[in-house]
Amino acid sequence: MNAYDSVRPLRWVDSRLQLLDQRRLPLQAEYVDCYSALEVAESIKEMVVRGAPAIGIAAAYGVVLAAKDAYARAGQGWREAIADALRQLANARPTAVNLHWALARMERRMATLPIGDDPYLTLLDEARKIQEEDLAANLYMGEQGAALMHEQGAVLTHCNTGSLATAGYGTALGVIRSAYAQGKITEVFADETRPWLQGARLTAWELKQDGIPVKLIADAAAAFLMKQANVQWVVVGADRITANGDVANKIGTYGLALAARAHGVKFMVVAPSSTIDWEMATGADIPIESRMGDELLAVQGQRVAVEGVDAWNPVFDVTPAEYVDVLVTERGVVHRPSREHMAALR
Ligand SMILES: CSC[C@@H](O)[C@@H](O)C(=O)COP(=O)(O)O
Repeated sequence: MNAYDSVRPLRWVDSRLQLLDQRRLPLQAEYVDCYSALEVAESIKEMVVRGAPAIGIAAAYGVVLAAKDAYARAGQGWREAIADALRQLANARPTAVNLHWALARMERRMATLPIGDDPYLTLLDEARKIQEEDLAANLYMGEQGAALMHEQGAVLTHCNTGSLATAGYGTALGVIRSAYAQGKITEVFADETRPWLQGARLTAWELKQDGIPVKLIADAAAAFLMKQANVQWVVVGADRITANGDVANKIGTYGLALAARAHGVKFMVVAPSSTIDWEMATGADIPIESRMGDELLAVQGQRVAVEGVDAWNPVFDVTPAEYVDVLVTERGVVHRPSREHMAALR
């Protein structure tokens, strides 16, 4: 079995979507069943499934469930009957554009269906394609990103961009997997990624499963690490990249980019083209999700700040394109992205 076969965040089994419950990892590996689009939307909101590409894939299967239900209820009128479910999926989380990309692709497929046809098998086929193409893109980006690493050294990554966040293998973590297999990486440092701890709970778990040595650091240690250690690259994923190359990703990414530039460490963003929002000119317009303050005020359900203290909890930030040394996509690699350079990826 290949390493990237070992973890699957989503699987379609007997007319339902099963999601590996990422809220419980790494202590428990349990799948949650989704029988309806509403259950998929809730699972995205509650972060049972997370990571931009995985959210998109989940939404695509959500459309399959919605169409099945709409056809059972309304027959030929299923296109109208599905509208509410599509809205619920679209509103599940605001920042990752992959969600909207996947819904738009499913709607385009819906439009090709003759009136009156049962949409189920056609839409299931499209959702499966989205999932398969994402895995293929990751494997390819892994090779492309690894090829950019010319010197042996350590890498630092943020959040979780691995199999759990995608159809498999991962984006930034895919590059790390490929580069490690080629002997280019001496050490992987993973930010714990407060407050949800994607790094501590998910990235460390994935790398451990692959036998790739990983050292966890507090987010606050990143700049000092860059000063002290032989870190060659910071490698991260993205939730939305605008037409000028600005990058929204997990909160803390912007600070990493600033620190990397100050210390001569190169900054790589790895994302499939489904993460690029060509309609949005710059990162200033990206909707940034704010989550409940409780995520900060408590750790694993245990309150750490005194009652009455409030919190500000934006869960993404935007890194201006000028701090990105290289963007790796399945459509190609862009150095120092700008509106002009990005056009090569369209
Ligand atoms: C390949 S995943 C890329 C991004 O989605 C990832 O870095 C990230 O920020 C995920 O945020 P999350 O809030 O866990 O969904």
